[in-house]
Amino acid sequence: MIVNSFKGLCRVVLPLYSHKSLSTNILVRHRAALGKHLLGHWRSSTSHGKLVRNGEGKKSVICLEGNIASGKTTCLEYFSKTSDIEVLTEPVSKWRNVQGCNPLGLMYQDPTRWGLTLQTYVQLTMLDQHVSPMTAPIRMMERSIYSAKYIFVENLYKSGKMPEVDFAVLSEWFEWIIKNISLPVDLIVYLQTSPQTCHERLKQRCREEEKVIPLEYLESIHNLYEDWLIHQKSFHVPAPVLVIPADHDLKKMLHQFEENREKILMAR
Ligand SMILES: Nc1ncnc2c1ncn2[C@@H]1O[C@H](COP(=O)(O)OP(=O)(O)O)[C@@H](O)[C@H]1O
Ligand SMILES: O=c1ccn([C@H]2C[C@H](O)[C@@H](COP(=O)(O)O)O2)c(=O)[nH]1
Repeated sequence: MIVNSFKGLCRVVLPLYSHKSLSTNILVRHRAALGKHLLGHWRSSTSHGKLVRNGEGKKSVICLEGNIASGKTTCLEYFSKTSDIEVLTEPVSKWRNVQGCNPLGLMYQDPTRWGLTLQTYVQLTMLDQHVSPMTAPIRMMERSIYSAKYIFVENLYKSGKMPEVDFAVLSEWFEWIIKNISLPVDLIVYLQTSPQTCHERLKQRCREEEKVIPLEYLESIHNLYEDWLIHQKSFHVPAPVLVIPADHDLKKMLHQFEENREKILMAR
């Protein structure tokens, strides 16, 4: 089921100099250089005066969304066997180890103190993935900078675990990014699960930091996802949404992935 046909528009960035991000170049605006410079992997789009990645128009970006332990990695593993697709898994290993520190673990231990720290790093690493040069015609990436903000930051804030000032700082950063940097998404694939299924799978996966996650946490994340992608009443949805029911056993899920292959890969 495709529940949204809105196509995300690229955003403007007018570059002067390139700033080295974790693995690629992003471009930062400067008045004196409006529209004059074309740097790195980027070019200025003629239609809206926007800067987009070279070849961006011919390629397609699919973001795979879903609750914690809904089966996203398993789905990506399945599609990674297809030629012409590059798969970007969430950089969880970075979130568990940045220069010897574990912001993911710290956040679960004390969300009020460490939520901003984790989500700042999530935002940076997700941005890095969005802007990294594509190595294949189709990119499938796990989650997005959008769900980091609309689901996880929102959840911390709404549950009273993120101070107002932390939320304001993160929000301004996020707004600046989406206003100034082109982050095209062609399709969102939403693995729709019940929180109970995720709780079972989470226990089975047994990631150390996540042992403290109660069912209620997964219920909150689920509700935010449903409001965003199904009811579309909370935040901007940057691309059409393909919903795949994902409570089924592995065999049935693989069958469903195959059934949806065309819809997913024709997302351009
Ligand atoms: N359809 C399924 N049925 C049962 N277990 C599953 C299914 N899909 C994934 N799993 C298992 O559930 C856990 C979480 O899956 P994973 O793909 O890592 O989820 P995510 O990447 O969304 O967090 C893993 O242990 C995985 O092997
Ligand atoms: O913005 C974010 C994104 C993810 N997380 C947490 C949620 C999970 O504990 C891990 C990601 O694991 P998945 O199994 O891929 O859901 O990271 C977060 O806190 N904030």
